[in-house]
Amino acid sequence: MTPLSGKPVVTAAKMRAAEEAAIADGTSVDILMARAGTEVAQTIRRLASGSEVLILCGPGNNGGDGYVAAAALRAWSLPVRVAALAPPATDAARNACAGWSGPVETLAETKSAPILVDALFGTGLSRALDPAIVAALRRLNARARLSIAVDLPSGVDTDRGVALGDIPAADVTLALGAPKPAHLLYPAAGLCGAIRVLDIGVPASSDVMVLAAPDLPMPGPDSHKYSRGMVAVVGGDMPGAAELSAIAALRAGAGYVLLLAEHGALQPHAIVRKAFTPDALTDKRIGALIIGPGLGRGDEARARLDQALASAVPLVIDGDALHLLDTARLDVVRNRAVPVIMTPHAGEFDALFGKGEESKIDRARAAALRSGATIIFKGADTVIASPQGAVRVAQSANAWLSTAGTGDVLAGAVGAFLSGNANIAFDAACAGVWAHARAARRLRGAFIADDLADALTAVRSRL
Ligand SMILES: NC(=O)C1=CN([C@@H]2O[C@H](COP(=O)(O)OP(=O)(O)OC[C@H]3O[C@@H](n4cnc5c(N)ncnc54)[C@H](O)[C@@H]3O)[C@@H](O)[C@H]2O)[C@H](O)CC1
Ligand SMILES: [K+]
Repeated sequence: MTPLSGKPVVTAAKMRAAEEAAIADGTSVDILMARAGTEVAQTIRRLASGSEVLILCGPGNNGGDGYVAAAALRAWSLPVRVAALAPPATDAARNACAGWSGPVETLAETKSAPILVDALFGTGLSRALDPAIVAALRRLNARARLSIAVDLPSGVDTDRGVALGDIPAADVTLALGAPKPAHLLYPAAGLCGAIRVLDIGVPASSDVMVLAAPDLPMPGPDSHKYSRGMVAVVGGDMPGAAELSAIAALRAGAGYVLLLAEHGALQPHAIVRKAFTPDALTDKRIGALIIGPGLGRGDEARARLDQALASAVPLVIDGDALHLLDTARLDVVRNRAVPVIMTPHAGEFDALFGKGEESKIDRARAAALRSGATIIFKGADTVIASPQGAVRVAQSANAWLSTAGTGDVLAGAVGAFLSGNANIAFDAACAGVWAHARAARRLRGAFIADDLADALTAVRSRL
């Protein structure tokens, strides 16, 4: 279980709106800043265990939090120094600075300390950092034993999750009130280190949330193989990929898996194998059909995709099938009466929906709206978006997932959950991503996709 899971993901504008609502309710900015700074100081105290702390304060309210934290640490008789980039420029930051009774050094001249606290910029960053600031940050960061960012590492774009400059990575980032997109989306997420969310008493809500553990039904005495969910996998040119999806669907708990392929392995025996015929797709017991892994991109693949699209079965469209989705087929997807889940990685996503400068969250949401399908936009920061506008962002699972076949396994897991409950394709997509990530975490390093599929058994038994 991760501390971020289930929390709302809040943009800079949403966070400001939440802050303004709190202010309208009678809590002043100064009170909010006092809470934020005190929470930050308490965390620093625990992490620093008596070592000297250097707090870098910027001109805005992020810097204000830094002054409050410095004053609190000093009041607790802990060694702390402050270096400022510029004088405080907001009323709240000025008040906070007035509460700091020690000297204020300059960023350019300050000496390093074992604990570095970056309170230069938070959600108010509006442009790339000056190279001199980046150089100073890098120098102090390199000499610190531990570097802690207040709200965000200075220089990351809150909403898009990109770094505006070659800024150093923090070891710990203290997200104030709620995680922001930059805490989850790469490359910014890779600059945050470990993330802790500090409660500052500002309730924030969002239709974007950090992916949390699904609540899945367990088989009961009435369960049988079809009630558990029947998954069909359409095979094609590369039998191994469809096999992996089929095994993953079984391991994720589907009751019956039918592999519609002409060639392939004989094991596991639990998979039912038949040659593909369009007739096979009319079996009303099929709860989900997976098409794409190893399908190929030729005429036969196209024909199979068109038959799948024309069927009345909920679909998981992955791999090669995503490459075959042209405008006309996307129209068919949009007009289907039964759900479609698509699982593009970045290259496939760009080819389907175009490149864009917006955040991965916004792009996934727009693609789901446009296509009428649930989108699993894969990566270290997988984003799941429903056509109704709900979004979940998965935390990075395990970089060893970057190996052949892991996408086929994801498609299989998603298919299993979709076959169990096709009414809520979004939930099935979320459960599949969660289970896949858990399996990867269990395996730690240098695993292969077959191991990942097998590991779903242990993961599913705990969900
Ligand atoms: N949201 C809340 O409930 C609370 C947030 N707190 C903290 O406040 C910051 C956000 O504060 P804000 O003043 O809006 O922005 P910043 O401090 O991040 O920076 C704004 C400041 O910096 C200037 N600026 C922006 N970009 C650059 C740049 N590249 N180079 C130089 N200067 C730049 C800009 O003009 C402003 O002057 C949030 O992250 C929290 O830490 C509250 O303290 C508590 C409640
Ligand atoms: K910061």
